[in-house]
Amino acid sequence: MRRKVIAGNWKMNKTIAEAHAFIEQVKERLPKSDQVEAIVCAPFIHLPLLVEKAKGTNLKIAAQNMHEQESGAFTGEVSPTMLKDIGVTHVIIGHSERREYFAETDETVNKKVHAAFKHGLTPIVCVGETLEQREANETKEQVASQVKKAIARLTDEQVREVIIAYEPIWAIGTGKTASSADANEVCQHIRETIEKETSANIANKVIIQYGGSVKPTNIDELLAQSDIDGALVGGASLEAGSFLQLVEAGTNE
Ligand SMILES: O=C(CO)COP(=O)(O)O
Repeated sequence: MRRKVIAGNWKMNKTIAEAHAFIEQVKERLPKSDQVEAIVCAPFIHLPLLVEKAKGTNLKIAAQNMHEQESGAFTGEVSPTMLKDIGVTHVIIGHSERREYFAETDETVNKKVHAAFKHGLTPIVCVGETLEQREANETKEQVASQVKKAIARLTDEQVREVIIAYEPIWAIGTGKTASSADANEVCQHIRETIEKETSANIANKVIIQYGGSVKPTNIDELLAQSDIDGALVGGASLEAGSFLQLVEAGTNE
């Protein structure tokens, strides 16, 4: 059985004091279970503090983005080498907000995914359709195309380690969640797409998360679906209590 992976994406939120208060509350109360993996994806400036405080706990610390090069003249960017150096384990790649506001493309996403593996970081690759695409019945086509391009030229062993986060753009921060059945149908399609690119054996091991207005009140139903192995959570991950409830939900399945 696949483990559950609950990742909180803080986006551009929290001061150092707030990050500190969060980690102090969370680290003592994390469920001790191999069934669930908990990850906090924080702004770059918080990463050293969080990595330090999370030592000896099950909590993993992730970045929300990175550059694909190891170093160089890329003002304002952070490299995979730097993330690895401070003890970060995961990195979100191609979040829809990065695609929309920072012009990330399927090609840059693929380069970053390769760079993540080169440096021993696990990529959490975000895919998802816009409202227009959903209404035009293009969801599966869009998501499959993003997945194929993201994993292009990876080895099967690398594909097995990728975490895919299916986040319908219209459900992010809107309070609208895809129904659990609809979300599962798309996650199943993602798994079938991966199977065609690799094998059933690999596809069955890939963790596929759902993201978009996930809360303690809807997490159980989402995690009960056959192909949803976790969640990438924005708003409801900011508060220690609700983040812990979400992680706890991952131990129930
Ligand atoms: O974008 C998201 C996580 O990456 C989802 O955000 P919300 O949970 O706030 O809808």
